[in-house]
Amino acid sequence: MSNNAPNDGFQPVLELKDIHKSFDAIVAIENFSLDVHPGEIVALVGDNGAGKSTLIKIISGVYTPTSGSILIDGQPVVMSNATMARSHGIEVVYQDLALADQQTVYMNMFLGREPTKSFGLLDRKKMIAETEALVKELDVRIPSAHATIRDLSGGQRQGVAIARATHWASKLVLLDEPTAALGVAETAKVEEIVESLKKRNIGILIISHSLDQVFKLSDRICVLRRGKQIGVRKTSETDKNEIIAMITGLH
Ligand SMILES: Nc1ncnc2c1ncn2[C@@H]1O[C@H](COP(=O)(O)OP(=O)(O)OP(=O)(O)O)[C@@H](O)[C@H]1O
Repeated sequence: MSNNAPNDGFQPVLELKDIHKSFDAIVAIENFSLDVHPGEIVALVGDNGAGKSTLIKIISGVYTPTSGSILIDGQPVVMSNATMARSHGIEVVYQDLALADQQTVYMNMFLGREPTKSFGLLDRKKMIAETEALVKELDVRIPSAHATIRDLSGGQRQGVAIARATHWASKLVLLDEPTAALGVAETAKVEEIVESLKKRNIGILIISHSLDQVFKLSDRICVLRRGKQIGVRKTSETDKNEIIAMITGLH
């Protein structure tokens, strides 16, 4: 089946080949293949239970596929936990964000990966400078790198979570429903931030239930139905009717 992949001469950052995942008797993913290229946003769409979260968990090392291969920059990798996926440059932004509410923005940017100076002291200057630079680059509008997470709006928190993933991801950012809990204006702001990630030349895989968002942000759309890849379309060459027909199987 055509992957509709961009013919840009660049190697994909991520290649999934014939991925299969079963949970005992339940087959969650069957013969799934997909490439994601640097600087590309690929949307993963499908009905409830189609297998989207399972795929994200496979790519982020939470689940090991039953069979099939994962390649990063053309090299086969085995990732049996999230730390291994991170070491391959893959970061995930989950719906629950996993931010420490009582901590500052800059501490959250480095949670568990804090730079240290001599005597094991935290290098706060470096953390603050890097946080400020990235927040400015992505135009995440927060009062300051010293702000406490619990004082920020939902959209600002999501911005911080995306900035953190971007800071650490050298290859791929996975976004699982990044605007599900946000209002209209906050959604628009987060969408701007996601679009700005393309400039960093990393791959982006986004799960979204909003077809408006999928059509606004993505370069390609991959449709999953009951664990199977139904097709991949270039966003500029398809429309909502076709994608809905692919999601539901009703033509
Ligand atoms: N840990 C698990 N154990 C058993 N079955 C599972 C497990 N995780 C997922 N499944 C099954 O795999 C299939 C795919 O589920 P998955 O959560 O990946 O779908 P989804 O597309 O993300 O759905 P939603 O949009 O509702 O989040 C479903 O049939 C689900 O019940």
